[in-house]
Amino acid sequence: MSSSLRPGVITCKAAVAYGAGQPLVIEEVEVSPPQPNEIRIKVVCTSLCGSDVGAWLSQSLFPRIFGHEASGIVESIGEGVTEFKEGDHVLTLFTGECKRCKQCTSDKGNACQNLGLERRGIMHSDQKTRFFVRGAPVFHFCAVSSFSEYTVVHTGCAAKVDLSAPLEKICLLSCGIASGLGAAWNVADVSKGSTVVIFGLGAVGLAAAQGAKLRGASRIIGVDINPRKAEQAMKFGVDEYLNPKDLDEPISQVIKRITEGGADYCFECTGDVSVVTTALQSCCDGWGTTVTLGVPRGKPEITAHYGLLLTGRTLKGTMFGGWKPKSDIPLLVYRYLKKEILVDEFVTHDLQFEEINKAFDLMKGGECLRCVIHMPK
Ligand SMILES: NC(=O)c1ccc[n+]([C@@H]2O[C@H](COP(=O)([O-])OP(=O)(O)OC[C@H]3O[C@@H](n4cnc5c(N)ncnc54)[C@H](O)[C@@H]3O)[C@@H](O)[C@H]2O)c1
Ligand SMILES: [Zn+2]
Ligand SMILES: [Zn+2]
Repeated sequence: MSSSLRPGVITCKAAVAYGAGQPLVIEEVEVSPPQPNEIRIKVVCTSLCGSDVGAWLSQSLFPRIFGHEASGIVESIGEGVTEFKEGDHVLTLFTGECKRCKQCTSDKGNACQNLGLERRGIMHSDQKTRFFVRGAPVFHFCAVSSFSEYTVVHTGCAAKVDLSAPLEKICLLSCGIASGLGAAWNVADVSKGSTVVIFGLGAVGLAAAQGAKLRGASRIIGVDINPRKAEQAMKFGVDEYLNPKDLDEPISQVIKRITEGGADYCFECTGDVSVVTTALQSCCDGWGTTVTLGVPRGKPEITAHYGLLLTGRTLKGTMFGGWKPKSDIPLLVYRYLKKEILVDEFVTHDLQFEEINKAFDLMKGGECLRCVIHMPK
């Protein structure tokens, strides 16, 4: 890091994406000081989520700094900030919590109307960016952009966490694992003795499996087209593995047969929209519930026979597993510290920041669950 001529600006390294699917370029970037109600964070660790890979492959907003699953230390605070101070440990939040809007004040949802998912690559407060390369603005990702040594976030998009929690592990609670656990607990509300099917055995799907297991599900079937995902799935509560490619009949028919009419709960954690319909078909009549989490990379439309709903099934979608991000995530960190939930086990690779493109290759190739990227000290 070095200081620049403009007051408060930091010059540091960031991994900049210049085009869909193109390797990131590690560049010197200027990071503006935090504006009112913002904080600047020194990123310590950032893991690579399926959503970073999906957006990098399919979106068109460039140049851009991706990364949204991260832990860090507050470096400086903007005007009016009282709840954070320099040195606080934080997790970034890709969807924030203002604590004032209709969503934040209801216990029914978490889609904050002021600090919700930011798709335009800018900050919520002034629709500008805080990153510049050679004087030109660089877009943010989900108002987090953690593939940078320093980043600026709104105070509503960061959660203060216990200083004793290992930042190189809990970064995973900033998106993927929390989303999967919350899908099972808050959204599906999985009941004891139920049968569950997880489509997609990445970190999100396996966190949903872990959540279902902790709720006492008696049978958890994991489905993935990548056979390498089968073995580690058992650690997180998956009892049986099915690969649709190995079957002579549609996977939903197989599931209906082996579960005597369909599962109680299905979780779609693939990002392949056609799997939403398959999951709905794999649920039982009457009360079968499908929760979809995947972020589509192609046309975001599903088709399903409405008879699937008339027979009593429910289809739900969720962002961040229904958690109130700022309020609930510190409690999840606490549950991890008490060893109530697995987090370390999801980390299959640790890489240095300079190796960030390798992390993308590993995720793209289906070779890892979570790759933790360690920023320079
Ligand atoms: N809703 C949310 O809040 C939220 C949060 C985090 C991630 N996500 C999304 O959830 C999805 C999973 O994220 P992840 O980080 O675990 O990604 P991942 O890439 O590690 O895992 C996805 C898994 O799905 C499998 N898969 C792909 N197509 C399939 C198909 N047709 N049938 C069966 N399996 C298939 C892949 O082999 C892979 O194992 C992504 O779409 C991601 O963008 C959503
Ligand atoms: Zn709000
Ligand atoms: Zn994510």
